[in-house]
Amino acid sequence: MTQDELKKAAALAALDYVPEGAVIGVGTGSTVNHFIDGLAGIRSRIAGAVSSSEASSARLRAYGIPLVELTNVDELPVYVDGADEIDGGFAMIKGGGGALTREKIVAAVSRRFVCICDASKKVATLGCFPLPVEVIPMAARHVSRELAALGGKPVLREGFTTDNGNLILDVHGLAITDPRGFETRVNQIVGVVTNGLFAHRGADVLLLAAPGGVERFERG
Ligand SMILES: O=C(CO)[C@H](O)[C@H](O)COP(=O)(O)O
Repeated sequence: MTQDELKKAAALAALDYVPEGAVIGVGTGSTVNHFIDGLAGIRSRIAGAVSSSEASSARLRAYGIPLVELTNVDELPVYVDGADEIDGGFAMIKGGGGALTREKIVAAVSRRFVCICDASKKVATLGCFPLPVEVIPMAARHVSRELAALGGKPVLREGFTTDNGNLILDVHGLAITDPRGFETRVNQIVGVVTNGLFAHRGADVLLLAAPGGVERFERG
């Protein structure tokens, strides 16, 4: 199976977690695109979706799935999204697609985070995938220096602006042994909007697709 076929298998398994009549949270990325394609087949069963990016909104809209503003919702029963890496404690690095801030906001109001991944995303220690950090443009040099002082090698994502009008620094060379602590530390740098560590609000369910099938893991 190709990596994309594995992503699709994980994504379709997440349809089991979509409650009847609910508004659900929808993430961003190539794995989530498969989920949205699957959701289209059951769209009459849901009330709508809160989207985490302009790209996902466009795909949902194309299928006629009603988009709901997060400002009109207090809580979502479930949020389905991919990850760039996930560790054994259900902490993740996200933001490869640059949607980390809206993803973190939608995840924060969701009761259950269902993470959909192919098996290559499962790691022992987070950080092989460069950690995305969204920054206010005027703070980019300052934040870069601070991240370098923490031991990382920040690289500006050239030619990329987030849906919020900000920049992304991708931080290479990290081995994140304390994901919660590092998430907090990076958030304390002035000028950082969000970082791509989802440790304080990690996944609740992991659907991990390997050639032998989709394994389901639940946080205890
Ligand atoms: O965090 C994300 C986007 O900001 C994605 O979930 C993450 O990058 C995984 O993407 P893909 O499903 O394309 O592998």
